[in-house]
Amino acid sequence: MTRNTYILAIDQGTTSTRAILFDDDGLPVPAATAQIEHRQIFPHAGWVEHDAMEIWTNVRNAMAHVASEVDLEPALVRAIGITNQRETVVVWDKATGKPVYNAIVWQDTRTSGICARLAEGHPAGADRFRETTGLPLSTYFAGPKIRWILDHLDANGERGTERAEAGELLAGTMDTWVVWNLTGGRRGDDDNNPALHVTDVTNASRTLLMDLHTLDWDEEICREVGVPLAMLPEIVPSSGVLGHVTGRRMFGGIPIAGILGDQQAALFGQTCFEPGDTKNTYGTGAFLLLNTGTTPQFSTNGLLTTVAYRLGDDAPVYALEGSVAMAGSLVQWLRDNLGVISSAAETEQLAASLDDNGDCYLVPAFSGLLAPHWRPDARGVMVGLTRFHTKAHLARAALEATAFQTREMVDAMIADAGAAAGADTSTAASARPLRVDGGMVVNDYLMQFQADLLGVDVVRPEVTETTALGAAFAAGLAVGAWESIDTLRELWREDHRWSPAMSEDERARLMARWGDAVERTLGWADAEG
Ligand SMILES: Nc1ncnc2c1ncn2[C@@H]1O[C@H](COP(=O)(O)OP(=O)(O)O)[C@@H](O)[C@H]1O
Ligand SMILES: O=P(O)(O)OC[C@H](O)CO
Repeated sequence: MTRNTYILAIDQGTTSTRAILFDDDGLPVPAATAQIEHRQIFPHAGWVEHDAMEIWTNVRNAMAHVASEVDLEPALVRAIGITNQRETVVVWDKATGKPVYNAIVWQDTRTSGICARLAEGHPAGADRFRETTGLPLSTYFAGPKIRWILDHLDANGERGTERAEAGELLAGTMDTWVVWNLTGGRRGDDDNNPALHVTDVTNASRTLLMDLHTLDWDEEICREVGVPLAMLPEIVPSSGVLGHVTGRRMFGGIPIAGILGDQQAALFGQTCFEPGDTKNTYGTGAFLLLNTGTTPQFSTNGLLTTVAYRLGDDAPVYALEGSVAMAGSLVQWLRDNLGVISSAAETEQLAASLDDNGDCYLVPAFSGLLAPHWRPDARGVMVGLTRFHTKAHLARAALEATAFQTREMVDAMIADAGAAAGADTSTAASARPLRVDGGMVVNDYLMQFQADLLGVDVVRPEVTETTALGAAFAAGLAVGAWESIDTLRELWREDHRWSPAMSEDERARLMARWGDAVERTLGWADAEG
């Protein structure tokens, strides 16, 4: 790479928006980082919304902060890469650029009725879309959320469906929203200089609307879900110049050259380029992704099939994914809702102060269970409590819950690999080291317990902002800042490794107890969640 050039990554996450400048060694430039939180809006139990205008303001402010912190010629920034919380959708008016409703967040379960109706009367039930989209029918995904917004507008006499069909309303995940605004936004109705309405293939693969094989919207499914094609963005590769930032100041004219959903970006940032390479991200939720190569593999054990990345016109690379809704958010809940800890970091010392878990398990099925169970009717439980237990047991159970859920997903991957004769994933998921990232990987207790429970090494890289790094890598590759994925592989460096030190018997005993605890969550809420 030419020395002293940079790639800017924008990471639009569930709780905050980050802008990070990376240098040609793939290292974050000190001080050239900004992180701005946005409001979490909870209008009803189970509903989670974001203000898309607030998020766009935060994107601009985060970029401005980076620009003001470093004394560099804007021309030295060769490209911008975007990564984002996936499945969260926004619908906006093309003429005014104003959202017609708050963004509905991936954790939101309000579409349970829509999903139940779509499953009704079909023998494959909630699994009927899996063959085409790789996904089970779940409130998690974007398509039904778009339909909900249109229904809401229709019910208010605001002609949602009609305006969507006429192309007056646009829909998109947060990548689409950010790119549309970076490329002109409200001037989207100017035919000479239209704003870009695009999404990358990894984000599109989370909508329940995209055919995994053709990498295009599936017209029949869109019709069934009730999402007019006219409001959907064009699907583009994850790496490739798709447009330029408009305006003369602050990154104006810089190419936008990469987009990846945040979990796929983390896989890319961890340089998991070979079939069998696996990473787990421990943030608000936990997301385990296994690179399965250029042929999509379909899970019979509760995992999702998703696009991992597509570089230009190359064949797409697919992944199997296990998604868990509550990981770090459970630690936040201990801190913010129960007040038993004052900081997330406190959990480490509390957990390590105990000889064992006191046979206590906390299953955070707060809005049902995602992978591998897909049970919207589950609700959280803590089992095994006696007068002996203290908040240390609570903290330990909260941390261990993330490791147990991860082990369930790894087991599902091993079972899938066993089912797919000849697939190279069995040894991969079971024996290769697990690359980890996300806010929880600073917790030594959790990482050691994870290695113990999996029986494999758990490895943390030097750059733990792997999500942003993945977006920077995708953008940098497109503009020739890095030559190939082999160059990227050389930039990945190990920081810390935890090796298993638990007996197989103890591992099996703990997993059996966890399985019993999970059973106790099922069926608590009604079937529609
Ligand atoms: N020392 C720690 N121990 C356990 N959990 C932690 C620790 N530090 C942060 N966390 C958790 O990590 C999460 C933040 O991780 P991050 O990757 O920034 O999340 P996201 O990108 O999903 O917003 C929070 O939910 C927080 O509770
Ligand atoms: O923004 P994060 O890191 O919480 O990730 C959210 C996921 O993309 C949801 O699928």
